[in-house]
Amino acid sequence: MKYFSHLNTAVQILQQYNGSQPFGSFIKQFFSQHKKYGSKDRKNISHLCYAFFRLGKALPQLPAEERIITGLFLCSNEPNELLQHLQPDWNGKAQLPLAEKIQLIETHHSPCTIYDLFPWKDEISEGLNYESFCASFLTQPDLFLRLRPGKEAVVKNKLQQGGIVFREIGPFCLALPNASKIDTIIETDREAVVQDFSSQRIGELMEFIRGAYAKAPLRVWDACAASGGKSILASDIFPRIDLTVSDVRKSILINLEKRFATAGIRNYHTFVADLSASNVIKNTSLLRPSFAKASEGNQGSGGQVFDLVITDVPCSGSGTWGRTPEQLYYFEPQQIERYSSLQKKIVQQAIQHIKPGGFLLYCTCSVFKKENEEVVEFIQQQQSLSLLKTALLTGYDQKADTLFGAVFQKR
Ligand SMILES: C[S@@+](CC[C@H](N)C(=O)[O-])C[C@H]1O[C@@H](n2cnc3c(N)ncnc32)[C@H](O)[C@@H]1O
Repeated sequence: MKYFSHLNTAVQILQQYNGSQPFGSFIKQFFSQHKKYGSKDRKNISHLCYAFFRLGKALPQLPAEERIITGLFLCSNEPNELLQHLQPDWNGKAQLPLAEKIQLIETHHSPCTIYDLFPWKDEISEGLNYESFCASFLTQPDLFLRLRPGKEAVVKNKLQQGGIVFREIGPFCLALPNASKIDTIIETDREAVVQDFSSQRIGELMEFIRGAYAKAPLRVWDACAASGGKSILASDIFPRIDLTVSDVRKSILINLEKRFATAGIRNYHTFVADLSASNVIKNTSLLRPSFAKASEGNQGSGGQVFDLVITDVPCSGSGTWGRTPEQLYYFEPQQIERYSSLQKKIVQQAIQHIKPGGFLLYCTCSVFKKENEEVVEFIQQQQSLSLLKTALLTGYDQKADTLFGAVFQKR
């Protein structure tokens, strides 16, 4: 009985939600206003809502209850209590291969393929395995930690002693079950950073730049820094880095400053700028007051002061929708073009401030070629930049996100 009441509550929540905020915050608010739900109830209701979103664009015609149960079946790799009560004849079949489960759904409902979840095959970047990517929406990604230099052993010890299970993905990367509570066990940002596996792999492109530059880049500008994930990574890779960070949102930079303090990063400068507006950086002192003096004698340099500019641009986030499947559910493909055009404006501004011989690291967490290859082509057309490397960092084999990165050098 209580399982059907969970199902009804999930439907009620889904009816109230319109996609305008992260579903995680919305459902948290719902439960704080409805105190009667215990922790098991909250877990089940939340799981049912996410099962609904994980079906993405598939089976839109189904009533919410049926869509939830269908999603629950596809997301379940083994029999479980919820499925047992809501659709007992499917529970014993939870372990069947995905293709067989989909056939079962077809006989029950209407034609359906795994590709219906994410129906934009023609829009995806070269090298993405479309089938694996579609199937990955049915699994919640893991939580990944990037171990900071010198802290590898201490973090692993603390996790072991705290009874937290983890997989070692590499010398600096651990994967943990998504719900792991690590805040009281390790010092996040000081000892380890919560950062997706593929996002950590952007570090490989930074290592490549370090190799290509003979000496490590010193002056680095993280032009879409958010709360500083890529900046902390760069600080761990480039010794003696002189960091400038900016974002269009002041509030996120306050967050960054707190993280930098914990991470032990002190030598940096922040500013707020909308890089989609033209000529927003009118003088070099905005980029870093100490640079203005240094570039005065450098006639015609036009603020070309950085060895490396990182543009981790705003994007559809399609490579991370396994974590936020509500975004897949509500996504309208017209948004891709809007992101692509914003990305071009941002890089166009940013590249003006790279020194000759310096680098641009362009990244997205998108799988759409309009945000990846098309922007790379646009950057190449900017005359002064040569493409050195691109990488599609797929995460579906590791329960991780998918990111794209490209490295350019200014002539
Ligand atoms: C993908 S996030 C960056 C993530 C970050 N680099 C990290 O590793 O955690 C993109 C950031 O770009 C910022 N942004 C969006 N539009 C912008 C604009 N017009 N100018 C500058 N930054 C912008 C957003 O506020 C967001 O924080």
